[in-house]
Amino acid sequence: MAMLKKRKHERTEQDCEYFQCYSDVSVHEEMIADTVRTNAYKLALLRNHSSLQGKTVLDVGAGTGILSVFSVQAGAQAVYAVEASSMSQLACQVVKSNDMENKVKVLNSSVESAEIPEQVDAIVSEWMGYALMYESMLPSVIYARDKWLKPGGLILPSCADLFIAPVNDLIVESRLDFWSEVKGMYGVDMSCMQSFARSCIMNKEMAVNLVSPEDVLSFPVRFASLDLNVCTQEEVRNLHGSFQFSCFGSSLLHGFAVWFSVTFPGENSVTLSTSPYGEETHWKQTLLYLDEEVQVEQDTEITGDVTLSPSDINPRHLRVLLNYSIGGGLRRTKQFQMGS
Ligand SMILES: C[S@@+](CC[C@H](N)C(=O)[O-])C[C@H]1O[C@@H](n2cnc3c(N)ncnc32)[C@H](O)[C@@H]1O
Repeated sequence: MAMLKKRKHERTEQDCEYFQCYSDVSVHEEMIADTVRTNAYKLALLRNHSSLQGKTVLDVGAGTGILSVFSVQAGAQAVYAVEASSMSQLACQVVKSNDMENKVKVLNSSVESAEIPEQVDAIVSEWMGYALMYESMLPSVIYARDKWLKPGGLILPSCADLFIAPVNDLIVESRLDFWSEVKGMYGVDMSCMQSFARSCIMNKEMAVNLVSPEDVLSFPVRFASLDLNVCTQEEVRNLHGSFQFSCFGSSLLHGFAVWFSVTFPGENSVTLSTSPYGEETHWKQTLLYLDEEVQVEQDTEITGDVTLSPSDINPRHLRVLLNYSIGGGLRRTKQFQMGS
């Protein structure tokens, strides 16, 4: 018997689980409370006022509808706010509370299944996850761009960059040191716990933590860039780049921090950065730990490459493959998962 063909935009179990997360208030609270993130979108939309005046906008993944409201404030005459989770009901209320029902149409649908009444002049979307690609929402934005954006239309943000740098992690260092300090606290030597603690802390999934500028051991390297006007689904499913660092000085190297920035179009363009050198955002930085810390000195060379792709088990989750060599030593490989 012939297999039934899977309908084109059928939701997978993983999609349902993903949209379920966005049906809760916590994640929206965290995003709206992130003033660096939310103000960057507001400013970017307002600075594009002359391009948006009287135009149509598609808000891909509207959530509570805040970017749709900003779009109207920036001059848009019609906004299609597409949201797949049940948060769309709250977006309707937000739109109503701001007297914008005549301009913002909320559609409770995935953007892949949405019937937008017309081609749009601009797309706005906040699709970025940890290390940029966690959640894998960008393919949906690309789908929407290819289907609904007029030729030459505006996409906000319009470019994304990924960065990597070697780091010393003071939190890891003090958690490892802790086991040598127990003797002074209780008269019991527990320093043998240190190597177990190391494997628990450093061997597991990627960590999301704040890195201080002083913990960065070399100039960062931009290892991948995306032009959102033209990038393809295939390209974003396999982001790859190489790096070469020369260390600033003597320190313990615990691993690498990865972060991103996105830049909006227009004159006086706005950049939303999640760098350790910038203001803190809810994305923090993503840490890829080595199996164990390594002593580096001034000018120690670190070379390698990094690949980000969706996890095989759950494409919403992230897999990172890291190859590196320290001080001209053996080339090592480590694979990380975020999610599954
Ligand atoms: C990171 S949140 C951003 C929410 C809102 N735009 C904001 O800036 O506060 C992404 C939102 O996109 C929605 N979403 C993700 N993929 C989608 C898709 N393919 N179609 C429609 N909505 C989607 C999620 O449910 C979530 O509410």
